[in-house]
Amino acid sequence: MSLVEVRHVSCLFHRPDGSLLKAIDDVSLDVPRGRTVAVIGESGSGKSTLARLILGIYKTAGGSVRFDGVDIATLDKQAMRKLRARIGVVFQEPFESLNPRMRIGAIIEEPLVVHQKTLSREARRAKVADMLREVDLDPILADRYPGALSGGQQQRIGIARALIGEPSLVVLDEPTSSLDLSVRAQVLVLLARLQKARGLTYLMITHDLASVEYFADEVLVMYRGRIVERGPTAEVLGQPKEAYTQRLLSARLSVEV
Ligand SMILES: Nc1ncnc2c1ncn2[C@@H]1O[C@H](COP(=O)(O)OP(=O)(O)OP(=O)(O)O)[C@@H](O)[C@H]1O
Repeated sequence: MSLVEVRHVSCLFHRPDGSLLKAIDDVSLDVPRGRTVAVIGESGSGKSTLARLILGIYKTAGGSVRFDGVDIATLDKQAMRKLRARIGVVFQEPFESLNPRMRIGAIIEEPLVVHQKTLSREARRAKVADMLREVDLDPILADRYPGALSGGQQQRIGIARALIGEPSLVVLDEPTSSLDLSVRAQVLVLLARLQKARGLTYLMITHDLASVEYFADEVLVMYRGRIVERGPTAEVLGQPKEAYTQRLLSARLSVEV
């Protein structure tokens, strides 16, 4: 059984004119334990909506999302909160997702304050220091504010906060798009190392095909709310079958040349 099993899921939004937009249309996918599944597709294809359905933020208009065998639609508020503790999220814009008025230690500690209420303050502090070391940052940074850090360091803080509660699944929402190329590579290497060390399962949403190539096991290509192609990374990126995937990949080539 995969950690995440999405079956025939759809999601509808009301357009301002009153008509309905099918942002996700009959999507099924598996995210196997310990693996990385990437979702690619142009802007507006439904990647973030799909992630929000898996996180239980949006309700499905049909179909089911199972996490570790449990249909998340059957969970009450408390059970849902417990489940959310098992999912970490790394956001695209590290700075925007880090409260500039909070010290770094408090930012990383927050999920423990919410989900592990029995932990003492000292135990939380020790965990934060360990976590900072694990993302290659000096524990002394716990007393500083995020504004003083570089983009790459801020993203490491975002990763530390996502992992401190020891989640099973980590949703990586464009984790490297706002970073310079050299920093991007370092963050990808870090994410790969953490995955191996902690046995993490990654669902990665991205425009950055280099990061997909680097560590996704499987790629799903979304177009207008549907998955139009899927398969092992080397196959989808190397010999794309669908015209849409071919266009998506050739758009990247023309930008890189
Ligand atoms: N809360 C919402 N209310 C109404 N429409 C929405 C909402 N969220 C997303 N949409 C619409 O659903 C479609 C899919 O959007 P989504 O953000 O999932 O795409 P995406 O592939 O993640 O795009 P991007 O790469 O730009 O983040 C779009 O047409 C978008 O305008």
